[in-house]
Amino acid sequence: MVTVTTPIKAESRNLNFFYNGGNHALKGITMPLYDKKITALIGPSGCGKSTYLRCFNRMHDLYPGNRYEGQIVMHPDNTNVLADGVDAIEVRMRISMVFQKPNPFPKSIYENVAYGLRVRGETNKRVLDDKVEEALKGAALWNEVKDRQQDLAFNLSGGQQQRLCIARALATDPEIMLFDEPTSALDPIATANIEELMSELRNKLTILVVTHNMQQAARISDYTAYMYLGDLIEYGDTDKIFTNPSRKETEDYITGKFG
Ligand SMILES: Nc1ncnc2c1ncn2[C@@H]1O[C@H](COP(=O)(O)OP(=O)(O)OP(=O)(O)O)[C@@H](O)[C@H]1O
Repeated sequence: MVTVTTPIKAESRNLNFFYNGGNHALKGITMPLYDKKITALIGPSGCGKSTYLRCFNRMHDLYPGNRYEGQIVMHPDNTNVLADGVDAIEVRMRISMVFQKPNPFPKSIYENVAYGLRVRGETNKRVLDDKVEEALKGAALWNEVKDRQQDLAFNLSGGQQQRLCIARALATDPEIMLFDEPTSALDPIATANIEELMSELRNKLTILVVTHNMQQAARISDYTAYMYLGDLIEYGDTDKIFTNPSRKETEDYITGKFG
């Protein structure tokens, strides 16, 4: 019998994180992100889910005094994204992020999507047009906006704005996409659209998603990590975590005994 193993796209190795002033928010987290799979981070408020996610694209660099220890290694090139000398801007092109609240720039739909490409130095209109179209299609928004690309992004609905943010993140061809509670500000229909889109994106990239919604984690993810007070308590196949977790703490959380 041939066993096919899924390659690892990235992994944190003994990752610790300290907020300015010393708050030890992540405690030695070692965890893989499998290639073209969705990994969900769950756990009660304040357990470190967003902190972990934000390490991947060096968001914490934007505030002085924060400190990482350990590594986040991307494969196959073995780049430690936290290493000195690694350009955080380039990391954010490879590992892009979608936030909880849709946060389009005060620009046109077109310019929102073209933004990262322009930062990269792309000036050729033909290339920009093609890439914008491809990203809008990838975010399942093209049909709704193809005739109004010069409209202000703020004129879109909340769900459309979130798909625009996904298109903006897709435009630079990232290898990993981080989603921080991407549907918590959306209605159920927009939520279903984003979940479907995430399932489709899995065909081309690796996803790490923070969610408070355990049904959502169970619906969309392949792997689930349960965190508590900065520790990784349990990590495994989503089916196993939700039906037969190994740790009592995980079971208590997913059955709603606390949190
Ligand atoms: N900017 C900050 N400065 C100092 N401490 C912070 C900062 N942001 C978060 N923390 C602390 O780090 C810990 C982890 O917070 P984090 O936001 O990562 O948790 P979370 O699991 O994502 O929570 P939530 O589900 O509420 O978003 C908490 O103790 C929190 O108070």
